[in-house]
Amino acid sequence: MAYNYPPEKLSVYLSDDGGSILTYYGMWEASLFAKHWLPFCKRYNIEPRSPAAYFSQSDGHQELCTPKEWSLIKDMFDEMTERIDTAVMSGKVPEEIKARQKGFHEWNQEITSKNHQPIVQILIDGKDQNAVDNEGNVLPTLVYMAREKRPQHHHNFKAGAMNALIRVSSVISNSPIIMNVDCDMYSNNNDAVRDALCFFLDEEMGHKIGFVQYPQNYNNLSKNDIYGNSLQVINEVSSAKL
Ligand SMILES: O=c1ccn([C@@H]2O[C@H](COP(=O)(O)OP(=O)(O)O[C@H]3O[C@H](CO)[C@@H](O)[C@H](O)[C@H]3O)[C@@H](O)[C@H]2O)c(=O)[nH]1
Ligand SMILES: [Mn+2]
Repeated sequence: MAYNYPPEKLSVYLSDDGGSILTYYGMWEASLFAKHWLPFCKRYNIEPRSPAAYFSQSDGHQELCTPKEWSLIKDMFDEMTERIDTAVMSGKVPEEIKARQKGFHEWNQEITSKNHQPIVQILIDGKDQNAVDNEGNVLPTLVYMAREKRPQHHHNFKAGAMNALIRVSSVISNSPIIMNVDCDMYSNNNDAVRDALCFFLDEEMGHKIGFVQYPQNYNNLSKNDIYGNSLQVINEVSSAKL
């Protein structure tokens, strides 16, 4: 949501194939935190833009802003993390969340995460005039989705999820370009969307390009990197600085 990109042109969809109210709750918390985090990122050009990544590697306000302002946002993030962790540990989300989210209400012995109607919830509607951050700036649209699952129909893994996302997003935002981030991937560079668009909008080659793939970078490489996962040739030679 904090990409360096016009927020009115950005819509974020989270596809929850696990169909978990805990995931929904975490996202709801994030939608509130975004109202403070996004203006903070933009004002001080914070990088990386994921608050978890930023706070884990930053050891102070680094003269970006007043210590008071820095602590305020850090405390807000820590308190949110704690509320989410508590919910995960106990398996219980606050009552108001349950009341808001009718989809999960109906779940019983027959209606489960493997057999249920679709749940689509627009957490932030970019078209709503009141959907602004705490400085009054427009926010990107934010949507939670647990696609329909039926035992008699195969869900087709990632492709099935992408298919359902294309259909749902065509009704809500209908944007011409889709970016996919797997559930075990991060995209923390605030220019990633803008940079990818340079390929699609290239005056000479743009019309021939349908797909742009970023190289993957891995955490926790082994010391000798026997499988070459650091992808040195890609990262340091052919796509250096990408
Ligand atoms: O039922 C599913 C299964 C997967 N996914 C999504 O698809 C991604 C990739 O699926 P996974 O089974 O984790 O495959 P990986 O081996 O982790 O991923 C590599 O291999 C996949 C199969 O070739 C590619 O689709 C991926 O982009 C590539 O990173 C996941 O992170 C999820 O975001 C779903 O939404 N629903
Ligand atoms: Mn994966």
